[in-house]
Amino acid sequence: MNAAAAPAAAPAPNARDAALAPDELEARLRAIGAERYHDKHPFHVLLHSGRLDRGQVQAWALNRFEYQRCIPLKDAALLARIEDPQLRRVWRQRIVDHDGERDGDGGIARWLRLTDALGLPRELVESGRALLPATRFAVQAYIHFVRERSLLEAIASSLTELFAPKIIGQRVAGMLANYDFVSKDALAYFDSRLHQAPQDADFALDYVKRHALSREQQESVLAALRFKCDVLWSMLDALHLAYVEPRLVPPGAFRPQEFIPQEPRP
Ligand SMILES: O=C(O)c1cc(C(=O)O)c2c(n1)C(=O)C(=O)c1cc(C(=O)O)[nH]c1-2
Repeated sequence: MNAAAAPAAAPAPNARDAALAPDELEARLRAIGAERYHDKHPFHVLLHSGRLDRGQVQAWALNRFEYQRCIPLKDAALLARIEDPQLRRVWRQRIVDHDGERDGDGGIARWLRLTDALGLPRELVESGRALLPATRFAVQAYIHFVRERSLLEAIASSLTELFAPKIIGQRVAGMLANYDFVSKDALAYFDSRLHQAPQDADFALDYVKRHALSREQQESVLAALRFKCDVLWSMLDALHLAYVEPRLVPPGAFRPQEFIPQEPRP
């Protein structure tokens, strides 16, 4: 094709462009979620529609525990950089939500109820020894991002939670309807997230809209959300490659039948 006839590509946004109005910034953030959030990933589609077997659901819960385990670490890193006591007071609640106020309480303990219900030994889950390497790398990348980038970018990177309630609703309904090895009690983690995620996301969105005022800051916020979508997406890519197709399980990673006694066949 004659290069001269090719349509001109849309110009890349430039940090020197005019600043966006706060609502336009929100619309662009939401457009990133609509395009890139992990609800669209084929692994989630299979998970929610009942097309995975118990071993594949175990692999998902085991790997996702690493994300759960590290969320308070990234929030502690974020908290350590906040100078404003009022903002710290709000943000520290996220750590309490995950760690609980006592043993057996909080999001991490509730996630372990799911892995227990799926028949995964606690030691296997908590030690992290059977994780996919890509899970570990993705989660570490999130922690490093929050540590190293500006506070504004760190807060913006949590904005995937804007899109979480929808996927949680789909997941709970889909898993309960389709898997006889999953009970409502095993999915209790998600009941709490259904009200925590919107509160957290609304707060972070308001913060970002009030503090990202220059176009440069706004572009950094949009890039932070794209980065975070990539973190979540790449974790599912790794699960898909290892446990759906072509079933390329890395050395040392979880192999369902090796750890879990299979249900006797009728
Ligand atoms: O189930 C999900 O799909 C999902 C997604 C996300 C997210 O979008 O980052 C979070 C969670 N769950 C979640 O449970 C959670 O505690 C959480 C914290 C954060 C964060 O970035 O601070 N995201 C998420």
